[in-house]
Amino acid sequence: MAIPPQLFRALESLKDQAKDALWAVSSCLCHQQPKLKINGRTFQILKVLGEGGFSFVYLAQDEHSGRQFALKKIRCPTGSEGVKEVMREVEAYRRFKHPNIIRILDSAVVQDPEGEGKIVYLFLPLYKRGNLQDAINANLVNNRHFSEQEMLRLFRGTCLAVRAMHEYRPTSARSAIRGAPQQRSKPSNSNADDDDDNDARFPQPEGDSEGGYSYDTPAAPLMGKHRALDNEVLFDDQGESSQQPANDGPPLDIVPYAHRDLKPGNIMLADDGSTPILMDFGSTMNARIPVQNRQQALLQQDIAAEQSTMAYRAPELFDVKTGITLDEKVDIWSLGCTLYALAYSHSPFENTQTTEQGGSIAMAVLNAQYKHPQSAYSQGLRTLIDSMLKPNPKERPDINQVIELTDRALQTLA
Ligand SMILES: Nc1ncnc2c1ncn2[C@@H]1O[C@H](COP(=O)(O)OP(=O)(O)OP(=O)(O)O)[C@@H](O)[C@H]1O
Repeated sequence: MAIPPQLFRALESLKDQAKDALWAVSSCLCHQQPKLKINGRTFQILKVLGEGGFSFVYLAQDEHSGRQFALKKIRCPTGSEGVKEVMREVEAYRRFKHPNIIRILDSAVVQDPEGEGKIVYLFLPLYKRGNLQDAINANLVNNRHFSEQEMLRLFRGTCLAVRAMHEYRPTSARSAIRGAPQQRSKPSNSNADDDDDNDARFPQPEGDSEGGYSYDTPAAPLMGKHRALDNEVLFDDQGESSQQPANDGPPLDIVPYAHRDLKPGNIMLADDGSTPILMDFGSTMNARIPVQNRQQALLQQDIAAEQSTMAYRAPELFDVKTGITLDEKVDIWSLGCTLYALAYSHSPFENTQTTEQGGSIAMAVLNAQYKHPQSAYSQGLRTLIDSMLKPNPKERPDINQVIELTDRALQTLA
């Protein structure tokens, strides 16, 4: 009997997680710091920072420079689409350049020494303060909560990151190299701009050299291709950028992307304690997906079930209808759930009466069944949350409108 690919992937992932956990535990028991060597450079693995569905994230230190990173290790079993999928994630990390979006420092693909598959390593800047879910958990433990202003500022920064994705403009040089399909769409409110947004239309975030390290791994052809596509900079021995990125050419029409897994756990907190940084681009895709028949609808449903966290997933992804076009409004729903979670410590569709009585999260989502607990938060905040949690995507505001509403809510607090 053939094993369905999803089940196969889940089993392989469980096996890999067990291997990684054993590696980490045995290293701790032996009081040894495990080391990782990639093309002549050695990294000490200091501790596990987190664990995702298909990956482990470690705190790693370059022995040579002492520099610390978050190192995401993703195992890709042989015969799976894994490496291609992960490289799509890497491309997404590189595509969006924005002060509220994590940048990837480098990536490497190596042969798995313990198996026949490959391992992809992503080198990411280290965020010592963790993510917004960690902040929510800490609030719960310490019996405190975000002030409304603090929460709305974090939310606004997250929205700016989402806008950079929803209004992503490839540049002519980049898309000519990539041969990227041009999905034409009109910018919604393309003149709406702030001086603090630095969005994808003018992608030059401060100090962004995509600086880091260069590794020639056994998978050099894959990386080489990736680097050429991205006009990647070259790095000198100190790990500093030795060359400016080439000019990408003038921006083209907007190609909207959707993150598809927005939630507090995917928003890191920068060291200043107030700048949100959007991460985890594993589920990012072109936002506009026409669904023409039942087969396509089921495929979209499966993709969403695998990649988008249930309690933050838009209703149209639970029961995908034919004859519709999925779009970036799925992210607006998740933003509504995220803001609710910042206010009340959980998604609106966890801990509801329905789920507590054994009903499914799916039912609660499909019926948009949630309540605002008693709180000192303003009516403006409640209205903002409610505007995003409309079951009909067309009734939800777009990202520019969400930013406007957030600004208005912030002004009333000033
Ligand atoms: N740059 C970073 N700095 C510090 N910690 C990080 C960083 N990146 C990830 N982590 C930690 O590792 C955890 C898992 O990371 P990530 O969400 O990227 O993995 P994933 O496999 O994509 O997860 P998921 O299954 O939720 O999609 C995060 O929740 C966070 O705690």
